[in-house]
Amino acid sequence: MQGRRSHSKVTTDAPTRAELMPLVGAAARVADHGALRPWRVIELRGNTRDLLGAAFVEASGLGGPDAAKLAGKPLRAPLLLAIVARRVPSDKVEVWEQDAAAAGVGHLLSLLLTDAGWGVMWRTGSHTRSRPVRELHGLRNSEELLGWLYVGGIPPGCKPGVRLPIDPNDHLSALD
Ligand SMILES: Cc1cc2nc3c(=O)[nH]c(=O)nc-3n(C[C@H](O)[C@H](O)[C@H](O)COP(=O)(O)O)c2cc1C
Repeated sequence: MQGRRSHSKVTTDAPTRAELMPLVGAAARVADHGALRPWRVIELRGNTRDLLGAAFVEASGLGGPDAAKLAGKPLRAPLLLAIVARRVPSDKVEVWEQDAAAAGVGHLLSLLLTDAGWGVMWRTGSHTRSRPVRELHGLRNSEELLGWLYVGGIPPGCKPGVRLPIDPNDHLSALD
């Protein structure tokens, strides 16, 4: 875990759907109150990434070079995995608990992809929950996007990530 890093630049290689299947299955082992499976994952490859860029532009209202730049954002990786919080009606498990499980799936999937040798970066942006982006993903009223895992090959010669260590004392306290 100490060596984990996100990869903002990746190559055009990407895991196949068959390669993704066991990773999605393993990510489902996340702690999940009531086993509601309150999440789903959507693959975006090829020109569906252009459609996402167009949805960003529509949401932004931008034109000209700024719009072209925004439209190109989803093209930074060959595969985007949309992480969707899929809220299930429940008297016992509140929405925030379900969203915590869905976010856990995003993190686990990111770690599993990293472990399998892929470059991954979880990205969102100000248009993540906009109407055009919702519609493109076919979200139901009960669903919300948590962003996308941008996935691709790790470029040759890529250096290990160097991250400042935290002081665990700042993050771990005890009630006494
Ligand atoms: C829900 C979520 C959304 C994120 N959205 C973005 C984003 O849009 N842009 C960005 O630069 N980093 C975003 N990040 C952070 C990166 O994924 C990454 O963690 C960060 O760049 C630090 O790099 P590291 O993971 O190698 O420490 C997001 C992380 C999470 C969990």
